[in-house]
Amino acid sequence: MSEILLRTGQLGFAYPARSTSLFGKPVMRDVIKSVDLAVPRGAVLGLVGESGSGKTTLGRLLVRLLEPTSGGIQFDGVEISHLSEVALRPLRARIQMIFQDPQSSLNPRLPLAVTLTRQIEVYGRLKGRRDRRDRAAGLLDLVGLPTAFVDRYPHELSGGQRQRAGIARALALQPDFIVADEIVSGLDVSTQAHILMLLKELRAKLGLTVVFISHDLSVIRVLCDEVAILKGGEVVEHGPVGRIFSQPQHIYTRQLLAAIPLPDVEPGWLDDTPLRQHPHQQGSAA
Ligand SMILES: Nc1ncnc2c1ncn2[C@@H]1O[C@H](COP(=O)(O)OP(=O)(O)OP(=O)(O)O)[C@@H](O)[C@H]1O
Repeated sequence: MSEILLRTGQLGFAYPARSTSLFGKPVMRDVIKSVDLAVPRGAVLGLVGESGSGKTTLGRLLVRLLEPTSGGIQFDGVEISHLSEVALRPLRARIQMIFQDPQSSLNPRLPLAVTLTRQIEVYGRLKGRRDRRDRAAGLLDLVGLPTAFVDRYPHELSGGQRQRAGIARALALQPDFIVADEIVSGLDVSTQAHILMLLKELRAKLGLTVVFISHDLSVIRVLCDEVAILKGGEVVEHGPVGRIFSQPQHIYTRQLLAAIPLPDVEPGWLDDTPLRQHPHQQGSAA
């Protein structure tokens, strides 16, 4: 078993820009440029950079929602860069992405029982109605939501509860690798803290490996083991979070750190904080 769960080698992504060259060939615009990343098994790697630096594009490449235009991605020793959807299928259960807007992954017309178990059904692992409700209740419990929420619709949840449901949906197939893209960005500070605590708890409980995308260095600092700094589609610095914050090497990292006021908290402060509210506190989980 490799210590590195996911590795990229000179990973690149370019898309055809609108203008064409003299000879009619589309001009390609690079969004991700020769990225070498290694994500250790069980680690939380923060991916940070300003708007437009390519964070979401890189995240979508890592879970193979996008196909790279150059370089490679190895997941658990398997080269996945150009696998077809059919060949990717067994791995899809292990690799999941959670989005900033949980609305995009929660169908407004379906109760949570159905949405949370949809993927289990697609993979032929659901054994009828009773199993659906039991599995959905188990997933809700896992993310600190009341099990009675199986009958609720997304609009009946608060923003924080919706994000918890989005996380539950991503966990349905028991993945071991998650890319979380700005998942606390739209939430108030206290709800953000609750979701970060939940993620930290789930990571320990389920042995997850996480790539956590954020533009917010203070969030990265409390959650992540390692951080990679992205600028213009390139990783300019990557290392343990403590080292990057105390001894940033790249001028851009220093600028980012100087520009963002950090709260008065230390790395690891979440470790000493009660992790979540009791699931049966009806409707109260943030
Ligand atoms: N297929 C595409 N067609 C056109 N432009 C694209 C495409 N893919 C990415 N881009 C552009 O690539 C750049 C990087 O986008 P991306 O969303 O990955 O950045 P980001 O760092 O996640 O930004 P933000 O923090 O604002 O979400 C942007 O300028 C975006 O408009």
